[in-house]
Amino acid sequence: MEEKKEEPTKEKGSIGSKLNIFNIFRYREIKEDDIDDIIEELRTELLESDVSLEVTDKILEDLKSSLIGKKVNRSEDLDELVKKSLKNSITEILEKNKFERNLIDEIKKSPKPYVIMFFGVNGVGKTTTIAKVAYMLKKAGLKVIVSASDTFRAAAQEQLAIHCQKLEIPLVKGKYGGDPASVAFDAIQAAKSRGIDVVLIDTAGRMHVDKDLTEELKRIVRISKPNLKLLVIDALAGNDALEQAKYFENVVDYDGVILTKVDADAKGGVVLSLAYELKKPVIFLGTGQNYDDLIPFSVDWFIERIFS
Ligand SMILES: Nc1nc2c(ncn2[C@@H]2O[C@H](COP(=O)(O)OP(=O)(O)OP(=O)(O)O)[C@@H](O)[C@H]2O)c(=O)[nH]1
Repeated sequence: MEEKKEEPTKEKGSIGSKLNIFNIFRYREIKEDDIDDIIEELRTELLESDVSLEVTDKILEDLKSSLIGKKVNRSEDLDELVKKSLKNSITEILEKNKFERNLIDEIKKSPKPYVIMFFGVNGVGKTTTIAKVAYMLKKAGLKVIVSASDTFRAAAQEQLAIHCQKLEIPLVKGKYGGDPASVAFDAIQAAKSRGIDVVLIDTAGRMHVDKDLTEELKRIVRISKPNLKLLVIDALAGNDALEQAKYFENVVDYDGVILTKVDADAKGGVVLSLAYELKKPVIFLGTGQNYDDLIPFSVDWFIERIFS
């Protein structure tokens, strides 16, 4: 027969009951009212940092439900506690949707050529970003060729040509108004015959409504079979950047995002919306107009920026 263990009694005046009373004074349970004001303040801060309304609401609701009913030390500052929890939940969201691949290693291990395709709407900094990526890859000892597959805008090819000349990188151009997929195909063929490691494909700045350009983008993907598809978006575009990201998600299933112009006065909250809503990681950040103004995205960078 099992021996019955005697429960310690908490008689009045016993050490157990004194500890209980002590704990009642030491801890308190968080009530909705206690954190309502802090949550509202954070809502304003997140929205001002360009995190979308939907994502802001979702994150704060999750935060509230994880905190309400929790017993915390009375000496703890609730304001700090809520902010700390928010930082933790943002870190978790970003860590879960991180770009885990090491690009340089991946390129070196892949059969040649490794193809990277860039797209995004006009003026986000696509051409400049391609030049920055080309510079980064060249510095890592890789041979690069660029495909000027924006045959839609003549100036785009000229702009790329200037960058490529400065960086001493070959460029394959097409005829104005010509087939951009065949330019990409030619660049890949040239890379194969010349032992080039990476092909960077520029594409025309597609506007959301432009159906022809959208079909064209799909065709470039079919023909060039990129190893990596990158969407370029502009931190200054605010919530419009998220709309662009959603639109392109339906056209091309891209691997990640390069967020440009973070050196300008924008907090870049779209990073969080992209991770939470689309599960898309930001891979690089554009931090200026020079070739070396491209840095890998880090969760710490984002936390520091949002909470500074
Ligand atoms: N401050 C800053 N400016 C940038 C950055 N990236 C690009 N730019 C500038 O943004 C402007 C537009 O850049 P482009 O590279 O021409 O943009 P694009 O998307 O190729 O434009 P289209 O060819 O019209 O589609 C240029 O003046 C760039 O110098 C960045 O990270 N920071």
